[in-house]
Amino acid sequence: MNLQQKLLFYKYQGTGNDFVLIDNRNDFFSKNDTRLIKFLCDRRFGIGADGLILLENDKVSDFKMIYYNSDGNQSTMCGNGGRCIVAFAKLLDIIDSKTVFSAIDGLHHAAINGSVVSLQMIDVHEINSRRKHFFLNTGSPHHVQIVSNLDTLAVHQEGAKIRYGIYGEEGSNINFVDQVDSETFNIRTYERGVEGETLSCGTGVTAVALAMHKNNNTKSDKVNIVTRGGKLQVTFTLENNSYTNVRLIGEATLVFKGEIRC
Ligand SMILES: N[C@@H](CCC[C@H](N)C(=O)O)C(=O)O
Repeated sequence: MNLQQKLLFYKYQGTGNDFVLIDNRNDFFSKNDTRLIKFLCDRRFGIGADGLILLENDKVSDFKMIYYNSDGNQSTMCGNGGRCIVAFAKLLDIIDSKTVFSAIDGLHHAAINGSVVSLQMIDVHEINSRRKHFFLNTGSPHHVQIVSNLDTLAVHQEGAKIRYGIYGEEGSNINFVDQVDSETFNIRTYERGVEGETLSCGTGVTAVALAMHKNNNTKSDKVNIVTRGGKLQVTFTLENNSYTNVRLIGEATLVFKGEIRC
């Protein structure tokens, strides 16, 4: 892209996890321009977002999702971003109420009804239980830790300590969880690549629901998760020690669209 070109963007949010979405079906966007992506996500000098998502043509599905964290680097799957891109594809008339699209972790089936998007996540075959935490991959890597002081916890500080202390260069997202009732949990998440707390993280919400089920904190296959930015539900089937048919369900909405000079 040339300098000082106008770029059309759409800003979406899913439970307060916010994204810049760009229709890149004609392949104009400079995908390796880390500086540009970081600038667009900057809350003071740019549009402001936790991440940036490109919607592209795909040979085997309705469209392709390419996800970048706000640090400008391409990353692994984003669950809230996945729900937002389904709403975006509907706005662009690429899909109607059902879709299958490609992302870095494979094909995702999804359905949209009004502003509610139900997104199928990858199957989870392994949840590692450690003395004080769980680790699993729900499309992105997640550390899940039960705490009793969720409201007052210094999530940024504690999350960074664990992210760099345990997981080194590659890192992980860090979720802190507190049980509310037999099927409801409050969570707060430190996101890798944003390097701070976000209001919600969809792959993190999914990880918490599955880890809490695996640990017998809940017996329900419909788990409610309350994030700082709103409520999500995770449903799943447990077969042969694997979690399949995992769905992340909640609202995804357009906040505004605009043009930015960059
Ligand atoms: N916000 C996301 C997770 C995005 C990826 C994550 N920051 C990482 O790099 O692992 C979500 O909703 O899942």
